[in-house]
Amino acid sequence: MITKDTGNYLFPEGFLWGAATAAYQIEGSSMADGAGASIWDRFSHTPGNMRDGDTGDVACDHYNKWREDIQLMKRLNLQAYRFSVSWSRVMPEGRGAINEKGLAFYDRLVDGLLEAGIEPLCTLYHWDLPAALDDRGGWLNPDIADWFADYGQVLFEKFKGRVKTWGTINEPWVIVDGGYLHGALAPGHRSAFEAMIAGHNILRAHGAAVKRFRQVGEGDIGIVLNIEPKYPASDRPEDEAARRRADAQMNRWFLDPLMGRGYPQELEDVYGEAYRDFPQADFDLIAQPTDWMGLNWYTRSVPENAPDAWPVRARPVKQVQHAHTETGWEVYPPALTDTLVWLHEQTNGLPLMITENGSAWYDPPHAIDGRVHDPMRVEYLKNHLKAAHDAIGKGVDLRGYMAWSLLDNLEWSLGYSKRFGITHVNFQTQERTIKDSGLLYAEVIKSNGGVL
Ligand SMILES: OC[C@H]1NNC[C@@H](O)[C@@H]1O
Ligand SMILES: [Ca+2]
Repeated sequence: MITKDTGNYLFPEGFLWGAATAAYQIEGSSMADGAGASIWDRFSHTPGNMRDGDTGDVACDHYNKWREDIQLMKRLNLQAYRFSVSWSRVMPEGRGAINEKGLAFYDRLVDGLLEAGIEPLCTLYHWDLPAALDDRGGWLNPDIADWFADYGQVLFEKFKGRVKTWGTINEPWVIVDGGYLHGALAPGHRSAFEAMIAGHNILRAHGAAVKRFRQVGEGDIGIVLNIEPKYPASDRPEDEAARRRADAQMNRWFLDPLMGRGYPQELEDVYGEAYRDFPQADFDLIAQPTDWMGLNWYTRSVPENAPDAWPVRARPVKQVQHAHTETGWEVYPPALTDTLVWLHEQTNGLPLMITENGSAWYDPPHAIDGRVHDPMRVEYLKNHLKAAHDAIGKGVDLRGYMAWSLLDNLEWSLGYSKRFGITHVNFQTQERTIKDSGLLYAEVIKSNGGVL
């Protein structure tokens, strides 16, 4: 592998290098040891929802292989590991009783990480809502703000002094756009009216958890947003208007209220009669000051005006001049630099962390001679780390980078067909093999970017 240290892309001293996963995508054993079902247990077991009928019943069997996976993290020189907790493992009904065995899994994991010198970054919620709460309306029920804060308190107290960096909710936009607007993700609803309500309650729950954290927690807390920058397909006014709608519906819907600016005005243009406003007290709760913000970044899009494309009336124009990943995402690293600079400004210089970045490419189902050559992922990783470095050079306070993902895993309704891992998983044998991209990443970390 590369050993030359150019020194051209050295990252700041103390920059935090890690990798990310999420509970339902890697753990398996989702009903073990008293755990309750989540909406993803139900959604994945409902015929027609999942590519190839895949479910998270086994996934990467991380629930049993977590020690081996920590050893894998050490071979990758990881300094940090971003994971999420399954709410229904810890609280089977989502509220009230605590399942000590479920909590004990995360307790062992956190201690194992600390013993390995790897900093645990904990996300409270990465899409796997307890089914029992969904039965009570889930994100449509305003009470969920308190349910979520109570759940957060269990973890804040349990891991006080061991977990110092907390993320409340992963990607509110995907939860709502996928789960309540278009229905491609759990709980599979399709309603703009519900989308507005669920989105608002997600933000309220975030605020309630931050408030509770200030009372009982210790360390830093923030939210994790997916941002996909929008570039107009042409300089025609209707395409610029489409860009503004797409930017408001995907990027500013959640960012603006979190920054105390309320919902972007274009949201009413997007949702029409489904748009509604809410009491100021909600917006005060939502805009609780946070200590950092996570950015999940994969690609950009180039929308044009499309009156028939419900509800945003914008359609991305495929940028055929650039490579596209297996998930159909354009590879365009400069847009990451743009997003980081934009987010730095939008948050008035809040410390940022890239909490997810990566790419799905075709990989073989098994390693060959103990190797998995993934040149496209190597290229994507190198170029996006350089783009992140460029943003730091422009004054962005970027604290770290978490590669998505540590392992090939369940890409939600796309099943195991999309491999994002820097480590290959043979799902027949559960054998892990560090891919070339992982080997490169280990060198990047060792040289703090020097090999780029
Ligand atoms: O699509 C790749 C990733 N995007 N952010 C959320 C993760 O759960 C996904 O696997
Ligand atoms: Ca579960």
